[in-house]
Amino acid sequence: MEPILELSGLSKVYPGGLTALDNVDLTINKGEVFALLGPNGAGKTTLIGAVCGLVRPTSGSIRAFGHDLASDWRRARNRIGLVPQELSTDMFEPVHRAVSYSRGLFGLAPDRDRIEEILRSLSLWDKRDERIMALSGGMKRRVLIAKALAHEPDLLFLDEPTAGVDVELRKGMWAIVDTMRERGVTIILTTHYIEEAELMADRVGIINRGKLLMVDQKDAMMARLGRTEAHITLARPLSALPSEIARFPVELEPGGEVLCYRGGDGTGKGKAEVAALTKALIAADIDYVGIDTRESSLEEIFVSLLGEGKAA
Ligand SMILES: Nc1ncnc2c1ncn2[C@@H]1O[C@H](COP(=O)(O)OP(=O)(O)OP(=O)(O)O)[C@@H](O)[C@H]1O
Repeated sequence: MEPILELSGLSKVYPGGLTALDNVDLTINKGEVFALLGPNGAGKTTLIGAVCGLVRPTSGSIRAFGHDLASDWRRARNRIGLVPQELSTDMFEPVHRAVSYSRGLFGLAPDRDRIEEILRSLSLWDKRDERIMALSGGMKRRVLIAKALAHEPDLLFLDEPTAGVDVELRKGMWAIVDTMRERGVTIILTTHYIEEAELMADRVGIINRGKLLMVDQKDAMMARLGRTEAHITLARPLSALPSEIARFPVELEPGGEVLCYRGGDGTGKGKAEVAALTKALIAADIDYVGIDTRESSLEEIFVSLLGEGKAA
């Protein structure tokens, strides 16, 4: 694996004393899609801003493509793209010109074919002569992506790419991210939609109050921290938990008709234990009519991590 971005001991204290990044260490490898998850104010945008030269870190170092950003910012800058949360300029410009201009900003020669390819891939070609202000919110967002792609970055930051967009457009965004991934672009995205991280990311980092609480392969994180939950509907209600199944992590739901199992560690132990539980029920002559088993989602893991006080 080739590291493309290395943050080491990165901290940012804003004037006024708020610590937005607290000693963050993070390495991003070439070609991966990394999702940074965190609640409002966690420090996601500050982290992106530090790498993109918009926020001056208080301490720590950032290396991108092997260059130290503090001393060699220009060498790395051309290879980094940013899709910010909101469009701030260019509202009166036609789409085509705004995107071409973004390319020029990075000192690249004009390339009509390349701009056409980008606009077509984002379904903006038909809108190329329209002023940005006349586009729908979703189209404006695509213009932001087109602008960030115009200088052909190797590392792309997407800050909340799908916040407030409808389901259809969100799916479109995911397809765009997939295409960029196939082209070998390394992508770091921030999102509130954990479903999005679950779907898109290879690795996930969870940040809260400026601290990176955990970084792991998405699947490994879900396996390590996941839980199994099984609801067993009994043929006849029970008034209390029978001793034969007392060794299992089960509870009887009010009404006595449903046994709820919560356990496992995401490594398959939960499913095996549910199987053992059903055998124990049969052996104890307790009949059941249905079992509904599910594994916890990244969202549940996220919420429980934030709730564990590690966040403090
Ligand atoms: N320029 C600034 N001056 C002072 N405080 C700031 C500044 N920018 C951000 N902050 C504070 O730093 C903290 C982190 O903000 P940041 O925007 O990085 O969070 P975030 O995770 O991106 O949040 P969101 O999901 O809401 O965009 C917040 O408490 C915010 O109020």
